[in-house]
Amino acid sequence: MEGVDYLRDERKKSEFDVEAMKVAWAGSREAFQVSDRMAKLVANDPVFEKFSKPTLGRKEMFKNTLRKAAYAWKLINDLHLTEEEAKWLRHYIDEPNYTDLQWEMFVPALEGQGSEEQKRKWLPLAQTMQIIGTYAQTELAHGSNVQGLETTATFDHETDQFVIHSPTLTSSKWWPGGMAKVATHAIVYARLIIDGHFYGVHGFIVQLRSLEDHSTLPGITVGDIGMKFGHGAYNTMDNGVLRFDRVRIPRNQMLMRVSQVTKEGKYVQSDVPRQLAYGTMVSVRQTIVSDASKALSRAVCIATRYSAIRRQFGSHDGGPETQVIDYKTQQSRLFPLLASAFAFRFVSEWLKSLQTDVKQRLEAKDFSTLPEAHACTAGLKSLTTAATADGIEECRKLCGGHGYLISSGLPELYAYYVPACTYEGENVVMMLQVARFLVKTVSEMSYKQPVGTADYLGRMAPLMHNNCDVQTAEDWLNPSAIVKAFETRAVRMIVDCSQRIAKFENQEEGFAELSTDLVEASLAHCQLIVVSTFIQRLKQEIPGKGVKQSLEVLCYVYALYLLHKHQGDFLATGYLTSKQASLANDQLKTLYSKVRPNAIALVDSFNHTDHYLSSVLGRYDGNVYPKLYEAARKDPLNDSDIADGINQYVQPILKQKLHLAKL
Ligand SMILES: CCC/C=C/C(=O)SCCNC(=O)CCNC(=O)[C@H](O)C(C)(C)COP(=O)([O-])OP(=O)([O-])OC[C@H]1O[C@@H](n2cnc3c(N)ncnc32)[C@H](O)[C@@H]1OP(=O)([O-])[O-]
Ligand SMILES: Cc1cc2nc3c(=O)[nH]c(=O)nc-3n(C[C@H](O)[C@H](O)[C@H](O)COP(=O)(O)OP(=O)(O)OC[C@H]3O[C@@H](n4cnc5c(N)ncnc54)[C@H](O)[C@@H]3O)c2cc1C
Repeated sequence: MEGVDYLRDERKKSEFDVEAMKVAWAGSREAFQVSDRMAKLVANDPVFEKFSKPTLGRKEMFKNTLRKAAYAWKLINDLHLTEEEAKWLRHYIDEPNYTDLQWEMFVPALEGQGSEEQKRKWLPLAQTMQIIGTYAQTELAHGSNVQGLETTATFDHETDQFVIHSPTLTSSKWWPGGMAKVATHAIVYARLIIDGHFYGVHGFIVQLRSLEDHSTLPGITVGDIGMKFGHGAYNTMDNGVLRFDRVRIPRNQMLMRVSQVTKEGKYVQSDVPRQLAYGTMVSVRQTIVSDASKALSRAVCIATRYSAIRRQFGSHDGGPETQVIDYKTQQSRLFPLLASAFAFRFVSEWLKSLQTDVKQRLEAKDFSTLPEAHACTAGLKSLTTAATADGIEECRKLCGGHGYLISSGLPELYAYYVPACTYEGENVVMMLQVARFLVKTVSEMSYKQPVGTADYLGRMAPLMHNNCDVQTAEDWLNPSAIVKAFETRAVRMIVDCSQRIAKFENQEEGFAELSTDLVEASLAHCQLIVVSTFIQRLKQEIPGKGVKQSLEVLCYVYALYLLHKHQGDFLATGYLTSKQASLANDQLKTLYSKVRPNAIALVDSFNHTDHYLSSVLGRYDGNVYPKLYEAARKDPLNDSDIADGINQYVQPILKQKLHLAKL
């Protein structure tokens, strides 16, 4: 039997309706149809071929990406694609480039932070790509600490302009995507200075390049920051360095929704919180959670298909060897990742609806849910990206030696994905923001009832004193037992930190001293959100034979895997006995055997095309070995029998040996 037959047999074992699961994964039939249509459009168009990328040099790779982006823009216009379709099209092209910054950051920054007048002027230009923008916040010396940025924007009364300047080397903008070679404009974050007074960091629209010939404008020095991790991966993006030498812009190019500077040089703070200036980061963090489920599902799809094809050991009487997916150790590493991909998918849908709600409230000047939205996006961004980056690497290991080949698709995916742990808020820094929110919520509880994702803190008294009543492994198959365990663990960790901080005379000092424990408590809170959201999702109608049942199994796998992994927390907070923890682990192993027959069908439900996976190991048809052989033959080193350099550097050594042998 060949890999093709193995996967065919595996698909027959499925206990649920795969087409219905595809819809459940996508969120709705309409969402499925849009993403499916765009995936096929990209996969079937030779312009979007990406298998040659790893063999290209940087300049060629960059040019190739520009070509694809231009062609995609043409398709978007010629086919009159909707905004949603265009988003999926860009996603499936699967190469970071300047348009990510244009659509994910530049346009949202104008929308969220521009005044009505500014939006009327700049948005049509950006939306039709008459200008191309980037988001220039991070500097050589400051990324996480936004208030520490050094670039200055000094108001000049006489000319009614701001003077944008890089006073030090460390104030050089460093990292913004698309900035080195493509962007004509940037939203530049700089310290506002009026008459020698500092008014905090604000965004300014600054033109970098001529719209006539694309040359850099006077006073601007811009370039690329150099190659990044991996060969292909993020190197299609021109992340840039930018310096300003007293560049002048009109006053009305400061983004003026949150605060304004008048012609007289008066600083006016609107009736909206200053944190709205951070709004672009919040909206991108939500997108990053959604991207985590996509990246993880991709790695899991490759590792699961290959694990069903790969056989090692266990052959008796000349019969077939064991499929590696049947090893319990393989299942215990792979299936939690499969469950996590679904968990992240559902929590990202929930987060999107939370964001929509916050946006509507902001329009009505209701800012009450802003702190919670910030904590959720920051925390979930951190949790999902960390788990996804680790998960991709685990999938590489699950594929043994072949996982290390570029043709497996996994090294490229990892190198491309891993900066998500750093950009848009370094993960630990983000968890500390969650901690601030939680500690503040606890400190305000005497006069303010916690709501939303923190509402369980309001049930502190029972949660602090109850004990788990699980007696058998079956008792763990109960959503309320699971939620109670996660709530209790989180509440006890948060309260413990809060009480210890309260003992410090200086609360900030206490917070810093306990920051390691606070990060762990924040993670416990975020895991509770993911687990609860998964459970809530299962309370909704999910059509299709066996679909809901399969998702229930995955939900328990996700929750009990976390419980097992973090059993130290659950035991230390005194809610579980070691016997109950071990019953959870017994149940987890039983659940793995329920996932096993459905594993291939579950990864088929992601509906990933072979183009998107770009993996010989993860091919839908399972024809792995012949295609691996074919891919190897195509390596440029195999173009000739005698490679360049052999005659020059190897032959002389061989000949010298001959000479010595004669002696
Ligand atoms: C996709 C690839 C492209 C990548 C692009 C990039 O990477 S672009 C670059 C991406 N770069 C990054 O992601 C940089 C990451 N760094 C940051 O976002 C900020 O520097 C910070 C949040 C760490 C600290 O900020 P700070 O020193 O100004 O603040 P503080 O800690 O003193 O807190 C003050 C209060 O503000 C609150 N609050 C804070 N943020 C928000 C918010 N978004 N919303 C609402 N509220 C928020 C906070 O909770 C606190 O509330 P409290 O307690 O007073 O009620
Ligand atoms: C691929 C990529 C693309 C990017 N694109 C853009 C872009 O388009 N525009 C843009 O403006 N920026 C961009 N960035 C920059 C990115 O946003 C920053 O790198 C990120 O916010 C992290 O900041 P930092 O580099 O200053 O890390 P640092 O804050 O210097 O982190 C270093 C270490 O210090 C720790 N640390 C920092 N502060 C604290 C604290 N208070 N408590 C405890 N530990 C702390 C961190 O946990 C980390 O371990 C990009 C970065 C990458 C990698």
